[in-house]
Amino acid sequence: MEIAASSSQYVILASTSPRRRELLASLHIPFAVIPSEADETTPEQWEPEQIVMELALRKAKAVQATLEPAAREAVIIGSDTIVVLDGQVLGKPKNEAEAASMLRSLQGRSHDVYTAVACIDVITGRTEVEYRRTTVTMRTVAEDEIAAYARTGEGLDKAGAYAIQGLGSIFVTGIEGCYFNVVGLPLSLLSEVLGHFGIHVLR
Ligand SMILES: Cc1cn([C@H]2C[C@H](O)[C@@H](COP(=O)(O)OP(=O)(O)OP(=O)(O)O)O2)c(=O)[nH]c1=O
Repeated sequence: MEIAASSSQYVILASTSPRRRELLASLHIPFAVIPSEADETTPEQWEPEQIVMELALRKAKAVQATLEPAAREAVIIGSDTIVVLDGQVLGKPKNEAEAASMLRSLQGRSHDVYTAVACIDVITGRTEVEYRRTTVTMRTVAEDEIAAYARTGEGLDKAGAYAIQGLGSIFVTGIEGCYFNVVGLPLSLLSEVLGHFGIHVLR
């Protein structure tokens, strides 16, 4: 497709997530991926939006710190996703049993998914962090389905132990908000923020 970003700026995705890579690729902006190693612990009392914004920023900053001082003009994107149920943050499950327990708590009701995107302009130091919240509703899921889904391993590297874009879709009866926010990169928000950095997807 003949769509390219008009800016000459170089975009770096600070992520290990194959989903984020695929989602960003769908914008047809040339970009590189540099996996980010950032400490993901935050104080207990933090609000969900504070957590995702801080972690998205940490991921972008961690990659910024690895770049040569003379790195060419680049905008670094960091992102973080969490699932929140009754004020409790569900990250990625450590194992199959924890995945099953998360699913058990999510089924038959609604929860919120928060994703933040952070952008840093390496040359100017300009930084912007925004987040979106999406409400996801799941149908009642029977115990044998929970066990079978947990066994697939699909949810193991996903916040909340499910993938809306995969087999986990069969549990989801509705969403309110951005779908891509749930998968890990809210594309409408990202394109808006990138625009503030002079990177325009369609212009
Ligand atoms: C709820 C949900 C989450 N997820 C994923 C998105 C994120 O990749 C992951 C949440 O973990 P994150 O810690 O946000 O990201 P990550 O460790 O996968 O990647 P990064 O290197 O960028 O830190 O859960 C889905 O893919 N589908 C879903 O339905």
